[in-house]
Amino acid sequence: MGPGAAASASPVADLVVSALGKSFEPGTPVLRNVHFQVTTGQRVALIGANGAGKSTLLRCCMHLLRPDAGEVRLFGTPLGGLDAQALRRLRAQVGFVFQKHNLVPRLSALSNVLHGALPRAPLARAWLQSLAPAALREEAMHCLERVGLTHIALRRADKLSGGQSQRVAVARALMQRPRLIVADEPAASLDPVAGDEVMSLFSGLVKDEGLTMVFTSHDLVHAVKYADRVIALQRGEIVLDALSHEIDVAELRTLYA
Ligand SMILES: Nc1ncnc2c1ncn2[C@@H]1O[C@H](COP(=O)(O)OP(=O)(O)OP(=O)(O)O)[C@@H](O)[C@H]1O
Repeated sequence: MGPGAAASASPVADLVVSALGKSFEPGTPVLRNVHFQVTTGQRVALIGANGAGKSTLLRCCMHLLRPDAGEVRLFGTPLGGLDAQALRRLRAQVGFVFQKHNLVPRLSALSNVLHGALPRAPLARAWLQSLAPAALREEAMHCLERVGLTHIALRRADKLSGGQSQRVAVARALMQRPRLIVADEPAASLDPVAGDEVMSLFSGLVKDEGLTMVFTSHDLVHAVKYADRVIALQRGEIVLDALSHEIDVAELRTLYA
C-alpha cells in the first residue's frame, strides 16, 4: 500500500498534514512533501531509521518547530496563521509524552499528574498536591488509578522506576483531558518488559477513551501491535502508510536496509 492510502478511512481528521517541508540547512531537506491525515480515534505509529525525520515531523505537526512549506491543520484549524496564544490554546488539547518523562523529580507522582491540569486550571500552585482543589486531586488520583499507580501517589518522582515514571507521564497527559496524544519514543528508555507494559497500557487507554494518538517508535513489533496504522519515513519522505493488520513486520525491516 502506498503513501496516504490508509488516510481515507473516516471523514473526521484531528490532524491534517499537507505538503510539509522542513530544512535546517539550505539544500538539505529533512522533510519533503509529507502528506497524511489522522482520523479521530486512530492510533498511528511513525517509524523510520535514525535521522529519518520522525521527531522533526512531530514537532512540525504541533508547530513547536515552524515548517518551511505546507500546512498543518489541528482539529480543523490551520496552525500557520495563529498567534502564540491561540497556538497554546489549541495545543492544550494535546497530551505530550516523551522518551524522557520530564517529571519534576522532587514532587510527588500526584503533584506531577496535577501538572497536566495547568492549561485549564492555572490556579497559583494548584498543581501542589496539598493545595490543589479537592476535585482536581480526585481527578488526578483517578488518572493514577487508570495507570495502576494509586499506591505510589505520594512517592517522589525521583524514587520511581523508569516504567512507573513513564506511567505517571501517561497519567499526567490524561489529566490534560486531551483529544490527541503525541508521544515521541515513549518506551525507548525502558527495558523490553516495562516498555511492552507501558505501551500496552498506554495504547489500551487511548483506545478505550476514543482518543487519537501519534507515536514514534524504533520497535516495529510495538508499532504494529499498538497502532492501528503505521507510517514509515525514509530520508524525510513517507514511503509506507498502511493499516497495521495488513503489515508484515519482516517487510517493514527492509525499510531499514
Ligand atoms: N535542531 C536541528 N538543527 C539541525 N539539524 C537538525 C535539528 N533537529 C534535527 N536535525 C536533523 O534532522 C534530521 C532528522 O532528525 P530527527 O531527529 O527528526 O530524526 P528521527 O527520525 O527522529 O531520528 P531518531 O530516530 O534518531 O530520533 C537529522 O539529520 C538531524 O540531524
